[in-house]
Amino acid sequence: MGGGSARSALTLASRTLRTRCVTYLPATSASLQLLEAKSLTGRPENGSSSGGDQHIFSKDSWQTLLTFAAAGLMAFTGSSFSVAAGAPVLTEDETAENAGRASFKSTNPRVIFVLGGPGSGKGTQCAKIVDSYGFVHLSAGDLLRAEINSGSENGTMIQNTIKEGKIVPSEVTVRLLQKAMEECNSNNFLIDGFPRNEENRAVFEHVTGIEPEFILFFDCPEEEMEKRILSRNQGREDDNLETIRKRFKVFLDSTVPVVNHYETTGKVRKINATRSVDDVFDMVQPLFKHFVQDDLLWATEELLRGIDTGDYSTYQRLCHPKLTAFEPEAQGQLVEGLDFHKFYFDLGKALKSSSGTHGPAVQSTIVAPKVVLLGTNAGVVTYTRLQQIPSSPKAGHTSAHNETRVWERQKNDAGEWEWKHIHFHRSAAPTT
Ligand SMILES: Nc1ncnc2c1ncn2[C@@H]1O[C@H](COP(=O)(O)OP(=O)(O)OP(=O)(O)O)[C@@H](O)[C@H]1O
Ligand SMILES: Nc1ccn([C@@H]2O[C@H](COP(=O)(O)O)[C@@H](O)[C@H]2O)c(=O)n1
Repeated sequence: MGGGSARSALTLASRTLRTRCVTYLPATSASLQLLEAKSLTGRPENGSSSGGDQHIFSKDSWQTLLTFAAAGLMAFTGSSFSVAAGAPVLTEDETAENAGRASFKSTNPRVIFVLGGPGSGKGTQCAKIVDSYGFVHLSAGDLLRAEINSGSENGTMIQNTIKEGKIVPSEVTVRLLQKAMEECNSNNFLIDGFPRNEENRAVFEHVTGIEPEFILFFDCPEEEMEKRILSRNQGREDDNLETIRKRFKVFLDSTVPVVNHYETTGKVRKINATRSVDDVFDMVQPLFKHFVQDDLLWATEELLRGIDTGDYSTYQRLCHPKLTAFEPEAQGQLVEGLDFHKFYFDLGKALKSSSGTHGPAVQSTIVAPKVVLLGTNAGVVTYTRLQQIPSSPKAGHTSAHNETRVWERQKNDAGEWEWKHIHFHRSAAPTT
């Protein structure tokens, strides 16, 4: 399992990450499934692959890749990732906050507002971001249309407002968004078509207390947007020339001022949306890759915390049942499955109860972590792990190991994407 088994706190050092993207390596079996996945909104274009220059590897190739990675033989081309050593150690509060994020659920969700004129391609790009980066897409327009169809008492008012191309009262829209967020087992949200005006923005902020990470703004000329909407063909009541023109006016009068507000806070990420769907997505992707890198690092931290505290249920939740490992405890052999590692959790528990001691905790420090993405569904985290072991017979001893941990994003039984630890390599670090 890679390390000590007594109680511990995890201290994190050296984790200042510069998050420009790293390596573009091929898709795994999970991403093949993703490419086939249908969109949440059911729009036909959403099922397509992100295209581009990715190659698809078979499962066998993936195993080979892992073996090479584990043996340190794999060169990650195009890497521009760098890590600064010696960053400050996190406080206990920060560590606790990280624990929340590592499990992808916290009271502080990651929200990105997606804005742009009607027909600029917001929904199309959101579907691609969902496919590749595991965000939940909440379209304010879709939620309002669903509310009409649910027969709600507000239905007629919402329907008339949409037909007129006007903006629905904010408390209605914010309530729908808040409910959808609460019902979702996710910490990452793309909120599309919102905030449409200053009132939307103020009510959302007041009700939820959430500040967006950034505003993804699709910039597109009116004639292009008009052409796209008129050929959208989804049976929307507002996709007619008269309403489209009204919506353009509302966009200029009410939504552009919101974008301007966020400009002053440095949060707008403006994308030229006139190019093809795949070209636009190529411009969008760099804005999301660092989230994946952060999540992998959080997941690794949570795993180590689980090991240090003897918390097997956390370890089991984060690891694939067929986890493979090279580690000193396995005497140079590749071990597969969790039983080998569970032995050490059980041993730690038994030793603790027989000695009856409750001494200070084992403490792990991650030094110089690097996160390399292999496509969007797999990643490798490497670092040196220092473990301070308080108990005898090695009281006060610090061990140093180099660890390489491979993660794959997979769908769980509930159909949700989650990261699973699938392989690690751990060896003693040369001491200085
Ligand atoms: N880059 C693009 N090039 C050409 N067509 C596109 C592009 N992006 C989206 N489209 C098409 O334009 C239409 C409008 O796109 P989409 O529904 O994503 O826009 P939107 O910004 O979400 O619109 P709305 O605000 O009205 O809901 C769709 O039919 C979509 O297939
Ligand atoms: N925050 C919002 C978002 C949408 N509306 C109304 O829905 C219409 C369609 O929205 P799309 O994002 O799907 O284009 C829009 O024209 C508004 O009437 C809203 O009121 N508030």
